[in-house]
Amino acid sequence: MRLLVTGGAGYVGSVVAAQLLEAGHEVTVLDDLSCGRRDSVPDGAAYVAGDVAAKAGEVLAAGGYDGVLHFAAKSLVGESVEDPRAYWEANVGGALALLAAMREHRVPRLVFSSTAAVYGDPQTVPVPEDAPCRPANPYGASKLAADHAIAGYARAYRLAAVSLRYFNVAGAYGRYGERHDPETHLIPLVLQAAAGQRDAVTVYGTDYPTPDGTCVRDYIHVADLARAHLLALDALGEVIKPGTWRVYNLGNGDGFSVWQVIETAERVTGRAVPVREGARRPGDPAVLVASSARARAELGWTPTRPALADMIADAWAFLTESAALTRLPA
Ligand SMILES: NC(=O)c1ccc[n+]([C@@H]2O[C@H](COP(=O)([O-])OP(=O)(O)OC[C@H]3O[C@@H](n4cnc5c(N)ncnc54)[C@H](O)[C@@H]3O)[C@@H](O)[C@H]2O)c1
Ligand SMILES: O=c1ccn([C@@H]2O[C@H](COP(=O)(O)OP(=O)(O)O[C@H]3O[C@H](CO)[C@H](O)[C@H](O)[C@H]3O)[C@@H](O)[C@H]2O)c(=O)[nH]1
Repeated sequence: MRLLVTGGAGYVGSVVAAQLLEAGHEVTVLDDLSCGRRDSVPDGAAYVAGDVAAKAGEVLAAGGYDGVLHFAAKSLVGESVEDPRAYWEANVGGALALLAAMREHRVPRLVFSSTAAVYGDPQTVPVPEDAPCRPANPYGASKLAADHAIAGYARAYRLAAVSLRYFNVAGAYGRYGERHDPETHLIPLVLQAAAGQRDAVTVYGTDYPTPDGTCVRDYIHVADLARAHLLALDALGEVIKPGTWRVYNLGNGDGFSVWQVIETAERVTGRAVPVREGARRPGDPAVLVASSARARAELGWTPTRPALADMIADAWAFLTESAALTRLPA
């Protein structure tokens, strides 16, 4: 298929773009490099620099596109509380501009990066797709708004679309991994502390109603997550008919606490992780664990690297093999 990947210079988008190329698809990446890197765009993909809202129409006007995978977004929860305008503009404005361009140029398939953040603090875990959506911050709210827009466009304009709601993405895929600046995600921060690249990692809250008092999350390997995109793409137009929008939660169904992540990282790296205990981070649910039964049943998706230690080992290999290698203290 001929595919547009927005945000393909970022963490998840670059891994998906790499897997799409390996599967024989033709890939164009559209990315403004606001938080991605040019050298994360896989060789073999065409690259267009620019903002989705401004450039998607121009790219799709070339014609012949079979689908779009839309990763480009702003995705820092705290920042979204401080500056909601940027989140509504980028995440909803970007999605609306993309949908309009897809409609105009008759692109029939869309895979959208949604998020567990649309559920807010869930009443039941594991969280199924029909759980109530009560986002606790503008990031989750903007993603949910985009989901609704996609649903309406699919129904009215015969688009086949899926929203994949990722839980906590981790690990790396060969030369593609997490290189955010600033970094806010737990596993890369823990590994940077293990590597001596930061003095310590702060545990955000030790008084949650969980077995060890720290937040519990469902970590999913980025390579497994990426494969779900390829399976969803195959299903679009066939199993998921034009005029249909379908949601899939993606996680492993197992929860790990912040302390468990730190202990596993110490075991995997053989290094101590300096830790500071801090206050709760506003907006963090105590427990977020996915039910991915629907993705397994309907897409035939099975995670191949569900073990937390494997995800951390792959992220550690990525960190130590990247440019930081030369500066890694013994
Ligand atoms: N990483 C996670 O744990 C996680 C969890 C749930 C959902 N998601 C969603 O998955 C998607 C990818 O996440 P990620 O972690 O790879 O993020 P990322 O920041 O690494 O990648 C996003 C990419 O999009 C680009 N971009 C942002 N705004 C753009 C715009 N307006 N026009 C063009 N390019 C733009 C950035 O430069 C970057 O390369 C996002 O939509 C995010 O909301 C991520
Ligand atoms: O320095 C840190 C960073 C994180 N944490 C804790 O570690 C857990 C994981 O935090 P991350 O920032 O790695 O991930 P989130 O759970 O906040 O966010 C992820 O899950 C969200 C769903 O709520 C969204 O999908 C979001 O895009 C995605 O990154 C949380 O309990 C957080 O409080 C710490 O203790 N210290």
